[in-house]
Amino acid sequence: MAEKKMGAGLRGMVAGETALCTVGKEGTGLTYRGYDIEELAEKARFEEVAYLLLHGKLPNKAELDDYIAKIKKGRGLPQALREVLERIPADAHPMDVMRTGASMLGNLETEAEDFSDQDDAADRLLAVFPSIICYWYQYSHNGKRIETETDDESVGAHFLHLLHGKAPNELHARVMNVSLILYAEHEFNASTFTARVCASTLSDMHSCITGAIGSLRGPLHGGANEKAMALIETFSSADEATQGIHGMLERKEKIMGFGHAVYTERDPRNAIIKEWSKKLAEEVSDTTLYPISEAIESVMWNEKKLFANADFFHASAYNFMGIPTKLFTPIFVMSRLTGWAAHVKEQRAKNRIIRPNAEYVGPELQRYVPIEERS
Ligand SMILES: CC(=O)SCCNC(=O)CCNC(=O)[C@H](O)C(C)(C)COP(=O)(O)OP(=O)(O)OC[C@H]1O[C@@H](n2cnc3c(N)ncnc32)[C@H](O)[C@@H]1OP(=O)(O)O
Ligand SMILES: O=C([O-])CC(=O)C(=O)O
Repeated sequence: MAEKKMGAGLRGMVAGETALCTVGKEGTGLTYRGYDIEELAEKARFEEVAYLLLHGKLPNKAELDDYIAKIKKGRGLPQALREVLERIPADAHPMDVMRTGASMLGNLETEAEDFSDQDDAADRLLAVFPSIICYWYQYSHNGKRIETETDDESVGAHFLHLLHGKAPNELHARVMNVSLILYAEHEFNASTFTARVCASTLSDMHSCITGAIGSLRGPLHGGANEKAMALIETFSSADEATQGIHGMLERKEKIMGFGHAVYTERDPRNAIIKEWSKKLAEEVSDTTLYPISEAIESVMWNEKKLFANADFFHASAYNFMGIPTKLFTPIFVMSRLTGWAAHVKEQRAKNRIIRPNAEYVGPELQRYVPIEERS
């Protein structure tokens, strides 16, 4: 087992309690409220998982039907939000669009100060994120003002429908469902911790989510799926990728989509999304992206014992479904919103402001020198 460097980055330290998720425990190591990720990805709908995270138990049939109906109802965009989205340029980063969308919604539909509507705030964000990103994308890239209310039963199908202008086939809807389940929750990762720190000041849901989006945007976290795609696309064959990755490792460059802050041997989400990426590769008769991805994976394991994390095979999977690379991380937001909001609720339920200490490494006490006397 690879050794983890403890200390810096709070690695290995327990920073609070959660009943939402385990990462790196026995078995596959990833459970949501005690349910194994492999079983959820195989059998559940993302909306059930969202309900499980946010409400503490799997819904029965009537509860799930009501929940889906509520999500379907929440897909519309207020006019003021449309206007804001229309003013964001086409070359903006879509994660910035998500951040602005969440924040603007907080101005228009501000959460009550006593948090009595926190579930409604979370469900509304879950319903509206695909609409926010697709409305902006279609307007800024294709000059189209799209209608964001569809009748699709799932968040994933709704997103693909708005993006491509038609309902997805069964395979694509299924892969989106699995993908959203895999990305939904992951304990005290950087973006979730951001949300919890914000929640601990008794701030509102939209502020917590807006901050979390900012943390997820970075390439060391959610942004890695886009960077992994950019890397895969620089190669035209598996042999070229093998050589190229050897060269990058020699130059001590970081390979995005590999490694993890907690897992030491494997990320259980990788095998699942990899299998779906393979099915999609077969559907589009791919002979490059998938073999290149596999070649990179084997060099990384053979040379560095570094494994692909959740992000790596998401890159090819999304690409095969015709999703533009820059929209990859916003999909992560559509899913992780459920984990973030569940953590916000959990933090609020047993709150103490999160405020650690720092070890001071600066100068000793100094005398203030008037500006005229400074060299
Ligand atoms: C859904 C997610 O957010 S999953 C994470 C997505 N992020 C990425 O894929 C970005 C690439 N990966 C990384 O940067 C890191 O592996 C992180 C940020 C995920 C974890 O960081 P850490 O916990 O600090 O990594 P860790 O302590 O295991 O690193 C050990 C060594 O492996 C190296 N290493 C880790 N990941 C990689 C990588 N992807 N490529 C090359 N080398 C790597 C580190 O540089 C470090 O080497 P050093 O000791 O010589 O400095
Ligand atoms: O747990 C982490 O540090 C990053 C991660 O995999 C996630 O947030 O899904």
